[in-house]
Amino acid sequence: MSLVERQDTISQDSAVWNGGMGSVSDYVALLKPRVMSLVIFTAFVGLMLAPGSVHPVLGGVAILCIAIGAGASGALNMWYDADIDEIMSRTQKRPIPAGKITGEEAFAFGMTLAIGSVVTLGLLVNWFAGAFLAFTIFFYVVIYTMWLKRSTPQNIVIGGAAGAFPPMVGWASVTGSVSLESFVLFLIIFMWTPPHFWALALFKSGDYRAAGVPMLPVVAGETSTRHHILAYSLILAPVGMSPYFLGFASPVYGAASAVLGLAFLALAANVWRRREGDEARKACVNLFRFSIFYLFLLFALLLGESLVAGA
Ligand code: HEM
Ligand SMILES: CC(C)=CCC/C(C)=C/CC/C(C)=C/COP(=O)(O)OP(=O)(O)O
Repeated sequence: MSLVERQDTISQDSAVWNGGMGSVSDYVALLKPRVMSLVIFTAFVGLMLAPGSVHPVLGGVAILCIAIGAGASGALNMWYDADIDEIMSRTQKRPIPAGKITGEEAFAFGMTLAIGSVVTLGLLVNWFAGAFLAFTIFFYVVIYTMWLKRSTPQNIVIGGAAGAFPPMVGWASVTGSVSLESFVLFLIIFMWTPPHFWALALFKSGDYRAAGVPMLPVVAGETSTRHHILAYSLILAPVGMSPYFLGFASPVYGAASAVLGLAFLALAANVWRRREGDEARKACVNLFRFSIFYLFLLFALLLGESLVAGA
């Protein structure tokens, strides 16, 4: 059975016993709100750090459009991935495999929000930012979800760029352009994504194996994945400090990002050391949780400094 036929079957089965539209909370779940909250925060920081100013109402509109665009890409990801989400324990309860929303409904919802957010950002803010948002959605849905995710263990390294673009979109909403500073924000998230994800994938590799998704631990093995996590963390620590090295963050940021980078590295080294049983699992969970805290704090520090400088 082809992928499309398989997704249609899942949708039709679901629609039969569900008997209609999902609830509001099912549609909200399609937006991947928890993951996207940090994405939206990084976009907000990009917008706040950009030179010049934008009317607060337009700034709000830009963030709303980026948030809706991010949610739309989550819904389209769930539409396309319904067949593998049904197999993996972490994703089985999502609205489509749980039979709350059909694949067709999710697709229509995602496309409507994607087009609406891009056109609104283009018309009300600027078309460079609108096109950048469209490209980011395209990158996550088509390049990552439809192509790389099922074809290469480097899927999240290349595909991770999609999650790193939002601060550049926020920045572009103010300036209508890109710059070295906005690229540095991109680079931080780009280097952060592999250890963020592989820490989780290490102890969820059974799920990915069952679903036939070639994530690194499944294809290259756990030892190689641990090496990759350590290598990316070693690069991430100085990249996280680069706003200070490049002169657009203060020594306070420099010191704080150094401490955070070292802590990240220590947790990655712990994942590398502890390879068996519950200790290994705990080391992965600790790194995964800290990765989220790390990115939030780094961007919060940059935001704090820009607010203090602007006061
Ligand atoms: C290709 C890139 C990425 C992959 C493959 C990935 C994968 C994952 C996975 C599988 C989870 C597990 C939990 C869940 O399903 O909610 C997760 C959680 C999370 N991710 Fe990522 N992620 C990526 C990029 C990002 C980016 C760019 C951000 C934010 C800037 C982010 C923020 C988060 C947050 C906040 C959580 C915790 C959600 C919760 O508490 O439920 N992720 N990520
Ligand atoms: C503005 C805009 C369009 C932002 C998009 C940001 C973006 C690409 C975030 C990626 C976050 C994420 C949950 C990836 C996991 O995909 P997955 O399919 O491997 O994870 P899953 O198995 O949990 O579905």
